Amino acid sequence: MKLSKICAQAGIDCPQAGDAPVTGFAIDNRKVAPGTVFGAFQGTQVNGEDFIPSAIEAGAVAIVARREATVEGAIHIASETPRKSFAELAAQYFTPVPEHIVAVTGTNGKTSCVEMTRQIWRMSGERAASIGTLGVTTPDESVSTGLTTPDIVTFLSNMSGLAREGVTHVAYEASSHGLSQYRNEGIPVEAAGFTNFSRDHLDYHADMEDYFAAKMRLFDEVVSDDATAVVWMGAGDSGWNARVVEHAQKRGLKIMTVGEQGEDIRLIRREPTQLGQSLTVEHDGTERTINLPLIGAYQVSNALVSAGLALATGIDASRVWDVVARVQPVRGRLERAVIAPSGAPVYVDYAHTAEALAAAIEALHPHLRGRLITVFGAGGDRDRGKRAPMGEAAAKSSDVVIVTDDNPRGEEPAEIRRQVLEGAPQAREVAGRREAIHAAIAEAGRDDIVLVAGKGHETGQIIGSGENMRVHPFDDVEVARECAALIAKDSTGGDA
Ligand SMILES: CC(=O)N[C@H]1[C@@H](OP(=O)(O)OP(=O)(O)OC[C@H]2O[C@@H](n3ccc(=O)[nH]c3=O)[C@H](O)[C@@H]2O)O[C@H](CO)[C@@H](O)[C@@H]1O[C@H](C)C(=O)N[C@@H](C)C(=O)N[C@H](CCC(=O)O)C(=O)O
Ligand SMILES: Nc1ncnc2c1ncn2[C@@H]1O[C@H](COP(=O)(O)OP(=O)(O)OP(=O)(O)O)[C@@H](O)[C@H]1O
Ligand SMILES: N[C@H](CCC[C@H](N)C(=O)O)C(=O)O
Ligand SMILES: [Mg+2]
Repeated sequence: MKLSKICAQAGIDCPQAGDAPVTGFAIDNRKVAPGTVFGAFQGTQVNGEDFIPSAIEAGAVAIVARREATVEGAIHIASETPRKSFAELAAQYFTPVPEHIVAVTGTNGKTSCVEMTRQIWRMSGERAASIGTLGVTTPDESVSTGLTTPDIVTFLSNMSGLAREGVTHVAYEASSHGLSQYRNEGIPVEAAGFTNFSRDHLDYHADMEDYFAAKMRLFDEVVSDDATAVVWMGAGDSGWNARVVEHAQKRGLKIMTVGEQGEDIRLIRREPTQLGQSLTVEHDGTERTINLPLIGAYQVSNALVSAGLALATGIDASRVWDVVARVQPVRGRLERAVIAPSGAPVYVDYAHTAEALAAAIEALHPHLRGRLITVFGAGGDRDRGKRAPMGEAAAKSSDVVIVTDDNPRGEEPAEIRRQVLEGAPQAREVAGRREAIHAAIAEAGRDDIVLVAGKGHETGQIIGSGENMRVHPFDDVEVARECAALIAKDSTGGDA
C-alpha cells in the first residue's frame, strides 16, 4: 500500500508521501523493518523520539512525531497528537476488520462484560472474539497480550487478523490507559458499554476528573457517530453514570440504559437462588424471568450490560434473553476454587479496588452462615491512595481480614501491607501470599467462606521492576487447592 493513499484515506495532510510503499507499522524501533511507518511517542519511561535515527537506519519509510522532533532520512509526518495520527494511519493499513465491534469501559467489570458479550454472541451462532485482560479469545484459542488494551499496532493487527479468520463480532476492553494513549482507534465501533466508575489508577491520571475524561474519549471520539451507548444505571450509583449519558447525548449517540434505574433494560427484581440468581427484567415492554447461573449483584450488572451490547449489534431479543441464562463463569471472578476440609468454600476474585472488594464481599454475604475470611493485598507500583480504602472496604464487611502481598513489583511488600493496614487496623498481617491463603483456609470453619481477592486469573506474582523484574508462578486457585489438600493431610496425620 502506498503511503500517499494511506495518508489521503486517513485525512492526514502529507505532501511528501508519494509512492513510497508501506510494509508495516511499529511503535518500537526494534520492530522496524524496511518500509515500516514508525510512531515516535513521548512515553512515561523514555522518549520514543530518541529512537528515530535507529528506526530510519532499520528502514523506516516515515516517522509520525511531533513537529519539533528531528527526522532526517525519512518522511516526517508531523502532528500535534502523534499517537492519534499514527492510529488513524495504521487503521487504513490493517483492513478489513470484523463487521461488529463493541467496546467496554468502566473501572470494574470490563473483562467480565467482554467475556459475557462474546459468550452471548457465540451461543447465538456468531463467530465471536474478545480482547482484554484475559487476552485475545477466539472461537479456536486464547492468547495473552500482557495488557488489557494492547498497543495500537497489536490491537489493529489483531482486529484484521480476526476478520481474516472469519470472526464477525468482537468485544474489546477500553482501559483508561489505552484510551488516553490512543491504543484503540480508527475502526468503526458499533456500541460502547459503561459499567461503573470509582477510584483506581491515580498514579497515572492526575485526579478523578482526569481519569473520567480519559474514559469519556470512548463516547466522545472513539465510537462511530451512529453507535449505541449501553450505560449501567444502578440503584445506588454515584453521579458518574448519569454523566456518561450526558456525554452520549451530546455526541448524538443512541442510548440504552440498563439496571434498576435503566429505561431500556430494567432490572425489577433480583433474588439469590441456590445455584445463582433469579432476575426479573423488563425489556421492550416484556417482563422476563431469567435464572442467571452466577452469584453476586455485580455479575448481574455485567450480564445485563453484555445483553445490551449484544442487542445493540442486532442479535434477536428472544435469543439474547434465552442465552443469558446459560453464561459461564468468567475465570477468576467469584470462581469457587475449592471446598476446604472443614466444608468452607474458597472463592477467588479479581477485586483490586475498594469498590470491587465491596462488591465481591456483598456477593458472598447471602451465602454466608458463619464468618467471612478475606485475604488480599495491593499491587506495587500502582495507585497508593487506593490501598487504605481497600483495607477499609474489606474490614467493613468481613469477619476476619488477612492482609498479604499482591504483585509487589518494585516496592517493598511490608510497606504496601502497612498502607493497606492503615484502613484495616484490626486485620492480621501475613507476609507471603501462600502462607496467607493457608492461614485463612486452616482457620475456616464449616459455616465460613474464604475470599481470596486481587489476582483472579493471574498466574504469577510479579516481584521487582525493570531489569530485576521476575514473575514467580502463582495461581490463587491452584494455591488454594494445594493448601486445602495440605490441611486435609495434616488433619488426618498424613494418611489422606
Ligand atoms: C503507563 C503505561 O501505560 N505504559 C504503557 C505505554 O508505555 P509508554 O508510552 O509510557 O512507553 P515508554 O516505555 O515510556 O516508551 C515510549 C515509546 O518509546 C518506544 N520505545 C521504547 C524503548 C525502545 O527501546 N524503543 C522504543 O521504540 C515505546 O514503544 C513507546 O512507544 O505503552 C507501552 C507500549 O504500548 C506499554 O507497554 C506500557 O505499558 C506498561 C508496561 C504498563 O504497565 N501498563 C499498564 C499500567 C497498563 O497499561 N494498564 C492498562 C490498564 C489496566 C486496567 O484497566 O486495570 C492496560 O490497558 O493494560
Ligand atoms: N459491575 C461491577 N460492579 C462492581 N464491581 C465489579 C463489577 N464487575 C466486576 N467487579 C469487581 O471487579 C473485579 C474485576 O472484574 P473485571 O475483571 O471484569 O474488571 P475489569 O474492569 O476488567 O478490571 P481491569 O481494570 O483490571 O481490567 C471483579 O472480580 C469484581 O470484584
Ligand atoms: N490491570 C490492573 C490489574 C491489577 C491487579 C492486581 N493484582 C495488581 O497487581 O495490582 C493494573 O495493572 O492495575
Ligand atoms: Mg479487565
